Order: sequence, then structure tokens, then C-alpha cells
Amino acid sequence: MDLKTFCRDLPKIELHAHLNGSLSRSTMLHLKRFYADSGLEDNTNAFFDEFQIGAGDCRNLSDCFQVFSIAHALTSTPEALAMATTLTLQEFHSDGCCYIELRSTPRNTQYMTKEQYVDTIVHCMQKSSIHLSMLSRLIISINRSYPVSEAEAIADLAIESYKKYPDVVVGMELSGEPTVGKFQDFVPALTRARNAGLKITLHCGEVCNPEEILEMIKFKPGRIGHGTCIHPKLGGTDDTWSALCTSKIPVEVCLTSNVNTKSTPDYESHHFKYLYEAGIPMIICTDDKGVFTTSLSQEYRICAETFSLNQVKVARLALEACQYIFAEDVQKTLKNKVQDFINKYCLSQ
Ligand SMILES: CNc1ncnc2c1ncn2[C@@H]1O[C@H](COP(=O)(O)O)[C@@H](O)[C@H]1O
Repeated sequence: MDLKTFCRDLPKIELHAHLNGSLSRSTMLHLKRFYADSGLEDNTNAFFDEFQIGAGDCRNLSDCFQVFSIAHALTSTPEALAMATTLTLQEFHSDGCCYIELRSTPRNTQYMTKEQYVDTIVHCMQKSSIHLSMLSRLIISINRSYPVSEAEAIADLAIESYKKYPDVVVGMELSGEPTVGKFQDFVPALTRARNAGLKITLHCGEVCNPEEILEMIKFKPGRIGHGTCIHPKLGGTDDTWSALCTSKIPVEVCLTSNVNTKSTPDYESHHFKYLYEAGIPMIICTDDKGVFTTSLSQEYRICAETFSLNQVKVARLALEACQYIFAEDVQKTLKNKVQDFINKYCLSQ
């Protein structure tokens, strides 16, 4: 089997995908049509064509945050949000994803409350599990550039939602513009959520900030996102790197996102190789597949090609990812699914 087909057919696990960053061009066009048909105001036309960040784009990480507002403008009603969620889940499924932890930041809009926002996504996930052979779970996001009081309100909502939908809501995460806000301010909200049973993942080391990285590792999250500037050669220090190596916290690796936002100069110098060599658990993820025009199978293929991994090694990445999902009750089922694929297609290698 050629690598492209192999990476598409391999049952994969997605653990770091922001809903509003994952809307494909096709989904955005559906949403624009829906807004037009419903007579809702759509002021995204001027920005829409600039939406996707392609290779060679000169935007950096900060610029990239502006593009999320375009997606937000098209997911402001429960119907549009439901459409965005359903289409995005279908796309991940078509790409060979068998389990996804989709994450999103609840927002009050003119048309819905934060509670309705969460309910809408959860209902789409419940419905999709009937039609798709993919399990989906929700991680509720806190945006670090919002006031701490907002984070506290989201923690309350996350705890309530976890009680209401224990089979769907699995975690809470901290994301948003990494140069804004202080991690320590969000520790009380994150701790409350964790004490209530939610798993935690943190965007960590997306920019150079060794002090914060150490604080985050000390917090012992279930996983971290990116981990770009932890190795001493990439903006980290000996202390940050040794803290990660000792804690062995699984890292959600987003290759194309890091290259496109210039957090990493190119694929070859991506920290994947340091993590891989050090035996730090990793999960290949997309981050914002709409913004960066990528897919989960493409991320696996890029990883295999860049770091010369054969198909067995690529499949092992998917198998190991099963250990780091937040829904522990389905780990075994997923492992068996990936193992069956390996037995069928990799035994001769
Ligand atoms: C590129 N790297 C990144 N670093 C940090 N936060 C990011 C991100 N990519 C996305 N987000 C976070 O996800 C939100 C969009 O999805 P939701 O509205 O929550 O579904 C963004 O507003 C940002 O807070």
C-alpha cells in the first residue's frame, strides 16, 4: 500500500482539534449559504478569501488569531454551530479518524448562551455516533486572553456539563493567544475542574516562556499541546526539557500548525524528532485543519516522510495514541481496532 493510502486508511485518534479552527472551506461555504438563506447578517466576505493560511504564508502566530473571528462570525446561532460540528465530525471520519476529542470555547452570542453552545455540540456528537463509526468527545476550552472571571464561569459550565453528559464531556483545556494572560491566574479554575473529574490539557510552550512551561509541567496536566519551545535548542532550557523528560507528559504534536505559524522554521527542525528520540509520548494532531488546510492523514504522512518512519512505525504512533485519550472506557476498543489494522496490513513489514 502506498504511504498516502496507508495514512488515510489507518484508524487514527485526534486529540487536539479546535472546532472553529477546523472548519474546512466547504463547511464555511455551507455556513455562508445558511446565513444568507436565513437572512442573518454575514460580514465575513471581505476576509473570507484570505482565510486559509497556506505554505509560504508570511503570517505569524499572532496574526493567525485574527482568522478565528471569521469562523466565530459564522457559528453564532445554534443551527449554524450544529452544522459546523456535524460537517467537521464527518470530515474527520472520512479521513479515517476513529476517535476524536474536539475542543471548543463556549461563547454567549446574540442567539445563544454558553450553555446552549455546549448543549448543541454535545447533541451533534451524540447524533453522529449513530451514523459514524467514530467516537467523539468534547473538551471545553478556556481562552487565556479572556478575563479570569470568564475562565471561572467556563469551569462552572464545564463541571455542570460533565455531570449532565458524562459520556461526552471529558476535559477542559487552556488555549488562546499564548503571549497574553498568565497561567497561574487560571490554576484555580483548572484545579476545580480537575477535582470534579475532568481531565486537563494545556497549550504549553507554544512560545518561548521557560518559567511558565515549568509551572505547567508542575501542574501535571493529563497532556500538553504543542510543546514547541521546551527543548534547549528550540527556545527552552535544560530545566524545561528535563522536567518534560522526567514527567513524560504526552504531547499533542501539530506539525503543520507549528510550521505555518512560524513557531518552527520547517518540518525537518520540528521538535517531533527530539520527543521521539527521548521516548516522550506523542499524539499526531491537526490543531486547526481548516485554517492550515491540512488533515489528520496528511499530518501522519508528513511525519512519516520527514522523519523517515516506515508504515509499522507510523501505525505504532496511532496505536500508542490510544493510551492517552481522556475517555478511558473506550481505550481498549480503540487499541483493538488499530491493532487489527496493523495485523492485517503491517505483518509482512
Ligand atoms: C494555532 N495555535 C493555537 N494556539 C492557541 N490557541 C488556539 C490555537 N488554535 C486555535 N486556538 C484557540 O481555539 C479557538 C478557535 O476554536 P474554538 O472557538 O475554541 O472552537 C481560538 O479562538 C483560540 O482560542
